[in-house]
Amino acid sequence: MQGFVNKDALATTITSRKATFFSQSGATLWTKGETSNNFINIYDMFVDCDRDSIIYLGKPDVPTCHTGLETCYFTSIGDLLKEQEVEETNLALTTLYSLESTISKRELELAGKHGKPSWTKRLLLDENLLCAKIRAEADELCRPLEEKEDSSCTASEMANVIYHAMVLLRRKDVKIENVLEVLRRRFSQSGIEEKQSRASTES
Ligand SMILES: N=c1c2ncn([C@@H]3O[C@H](COP(=O)(O)OP(=O)(O)OP(=O)(O)O)[C@@H](O)[C@H]3O)c2ncn1[C@@H]1O[C@H](COP(=O)(O)O)[C@@H](O)[C@H]1O
Repeated sequence: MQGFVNKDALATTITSRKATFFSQSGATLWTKGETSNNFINIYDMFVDCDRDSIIYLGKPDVPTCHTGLETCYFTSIGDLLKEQEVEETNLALTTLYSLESTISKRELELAGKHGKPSWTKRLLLDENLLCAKIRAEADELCRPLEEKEDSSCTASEMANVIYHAMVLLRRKDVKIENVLEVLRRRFSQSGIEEKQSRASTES
């Protein structure tokens, strides 16, 4: 565990041989174990080279961490970052898969005679409209950059591009997972290297 000490906390630890700290929130001295009777019995203390940190060397009566583990430092930063990455990746994938599934449902609904009006159905039935929309939405995504406008609509323009392109994927019977797989395969190679390797095989 880690705690703060002031001069009094250190003096108390030296005389009592029980790990004592200074509670910054309560502005009081605090001896670990004073309420639970689970003390840390101090054998020695070390200060570092510039004397701004101290190690208490002691034996706790029971595991020090309130979780019951031997140490409070049981969470690896690497694991934490991985967990966060996995959560973010799952959310992104769930969004794309869910949109893909809605688009597929709309395609199935085309077979039925009646059904709610649907933009997806209109796109699925009219490839000229679909391609025109993809080009128009891509243009709308680029325009604020070219015309130095603010980026308040960029996320929404990108969503339009993705949605319309995903309807095209459905028409071509290509899964979003196939697209993601291609992107993953490209992780290990720069675009410049890839282009150069194409030029050398083409010549
Ligand atoms: N993500 C979208 C989505 N993004 C954009 N759009 C529609 O795409 C159309 C774009 O056409 P427009 O160019 O006229 O719209 P605009 O770009 O705002 O207008 P302009 O000023 O550029 O002309 C609008 O009707 C939007 O509502 C979308 N329509 C549907 N979806 C998804 O598909 C699901 C099913 O939708 P329906 O098939 O309509 O039931 C929805 O619940 C959404 O999850």
